[in-house]
Amino acid sequence: MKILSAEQLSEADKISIEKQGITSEKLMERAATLVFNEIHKRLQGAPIPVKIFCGIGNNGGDGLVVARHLIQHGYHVTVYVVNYSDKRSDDFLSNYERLKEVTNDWPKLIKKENDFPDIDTGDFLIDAIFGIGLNRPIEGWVAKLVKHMNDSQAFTLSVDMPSGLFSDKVPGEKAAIIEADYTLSFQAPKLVFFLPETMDYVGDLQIIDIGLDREFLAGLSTKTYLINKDSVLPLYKQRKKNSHKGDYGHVLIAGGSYGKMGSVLLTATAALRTGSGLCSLYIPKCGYEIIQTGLPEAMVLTDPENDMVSDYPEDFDADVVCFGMGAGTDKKSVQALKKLLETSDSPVVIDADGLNILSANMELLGLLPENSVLTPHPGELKRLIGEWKDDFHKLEMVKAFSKKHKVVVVIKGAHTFTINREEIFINNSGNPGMATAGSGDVLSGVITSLIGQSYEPVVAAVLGVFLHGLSGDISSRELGYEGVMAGDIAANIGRAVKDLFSREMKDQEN
Ligand SMILES: NC(=O)C1=CN([C@@H]2O[C@H](COP(=O)(O)OP(=O)(O)OC[C@H]3O[C@@H](n4cnc5c(N)ncnc54)[C@H](OP(=O)(O)O)[C@@H]3O)[C@@H](O)[C@H]2O)[C@@H](O)CC1
Ligand SMILES: Nc1ncnc2c1ncn2[C@@H]1O[C@H](COP(=O)(O)OP(=O)(O)O)[C@@H](O)[C@H]1O
Ligand SMILES: [K+]
Repeated sequence: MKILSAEQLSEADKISIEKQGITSEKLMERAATLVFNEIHKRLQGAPIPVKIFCGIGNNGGDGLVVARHLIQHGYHVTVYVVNYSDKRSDDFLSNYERLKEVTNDWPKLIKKENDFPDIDTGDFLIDAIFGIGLNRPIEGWVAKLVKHMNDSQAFTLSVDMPSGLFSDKVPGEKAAIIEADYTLSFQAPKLVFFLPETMDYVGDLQIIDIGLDREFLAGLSTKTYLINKDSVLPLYKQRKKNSHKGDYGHVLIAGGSYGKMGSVLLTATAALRTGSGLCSLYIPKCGYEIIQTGLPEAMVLTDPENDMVSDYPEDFDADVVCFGMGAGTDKKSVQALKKLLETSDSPVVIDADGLNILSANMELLGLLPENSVLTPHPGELKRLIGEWKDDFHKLEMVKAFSKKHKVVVVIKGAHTFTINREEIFINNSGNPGMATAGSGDVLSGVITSLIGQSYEPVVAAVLGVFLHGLSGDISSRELGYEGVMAGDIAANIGRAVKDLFSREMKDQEN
């Protein structure tokens, strides 16, 4: 799903009005009626006080349309106009007039702090103060109103955007922003909904298709995508009946150290659960029995060292190598990674201490085979590329890094971002139950396995991150967020594949 900028959405808005031969008021009516429908579906006529805060632009106009429909359906509605300026938009004004059709209660004007209404925790608030038209931080009494609404703890639904959030930049510190419980956003998700610094303002997110012109939307170019089920379905490669284990890749997982053998065990388990034909591990001697007992399906090669990897078996013929989990950063392990990079000419996957080794030995970056996949969490990323000013700056830095070194970077987090040169793929599966030791090791195994099964590295990263999140979702449905362990995520990868691609698999059986 494309992520669009405010300019692209405003343009789509104009073009749709022209092509569909409708007025902008009609488009507002359509969009805001869909918002009303969603609210009505949830409230089911409940007699709770609904307080709608409308700005004076088109976001406020949406709020007025929602208000009209709610009043018509018998809800207890109070409309407040947040009168931050006198430049009311035309569609705001016509919907202001139309409120007269359904009520004698004229909206209450808020022009200063004294006009703020009392808000009870049990009220239902609708935030239609600012949408994509916000072009500077909210200040003065309007900022105090935002705080007043947030302090109330009342359930707050934002129309299009939580007021105070910009669609294309991070707000300054202490900016006034509505902390929404739910955001109903029009047509396309906005980048800020997924960034660590701003995602908390959005609450649960629902994108509403308001019927903007499909052809125009399809032609809009963007390099930023939200990855959901529909995006990954076409990526799947079906298994052929006439195939054998040699067709599904031989992966080599190198890493582990004394006390940290579980990490490679998790990675290898995940690789096998993702469908690798063969899985070998290259580990220090101390891990031999652990792995042979813990994962009889895997083959094991040991390093000359007992406690850490110090070397790399250059003659070993694997389709893809993953290096780093539990490896430590000893000088000897630096040599191991160096040798791996010097001898590999196909993409490798580097995680955890592999990344820390790269950060401390930047000259090794030049040895990375083209399209290798790096999977840092934010701490590892900071060591690799340095500090960033804000999340937008971080994305620019990672794009530059990806271009310079010709690699794919997977920034792990609540929404994992996969960056391939200029392109950004934002993952939308997964849950907080995955914030548990070793879940990153599982992800590396999934991505490595997919590369071994001939998926392009960037496709392996995008699909792998989605499958990993889906497996986390399956695990937490069964075990609860607190109960999920990384081993469960590894164990459920097969179920995630099945869940996603069951239709494709059925077609194959018929
Ligand atoms: N695109 C679509 O597909 C559709 C869009 N629709 C809806 O339209 C919404 C966008 O409406 P919009 O353009 O009128 O802007 P909106 O957010 O209401 O702001 C109003 C004005 O506020 C002003 N202003 C800005 N910052 C300020 C500040 N800090 N403090 C004070 N004032 C400030 C600024 O004017 P300025 O003062 O800068 O001249 C701005 O123009 C969109 O989010 C969606 O809800 C749907 O109805 C139909 C389909
Ligand atoms: N709140 C969350 N929502 C979704 N996914 C999460 C969340 N927290 C963590 N994850 C996922 O779990 C994994 C954690 O990886 P990492 O930090 O490397 O852990 P470890 O080093 O213990 O393996 C990442 O893939 C990340 O995207
Ligand atoms: K809003």
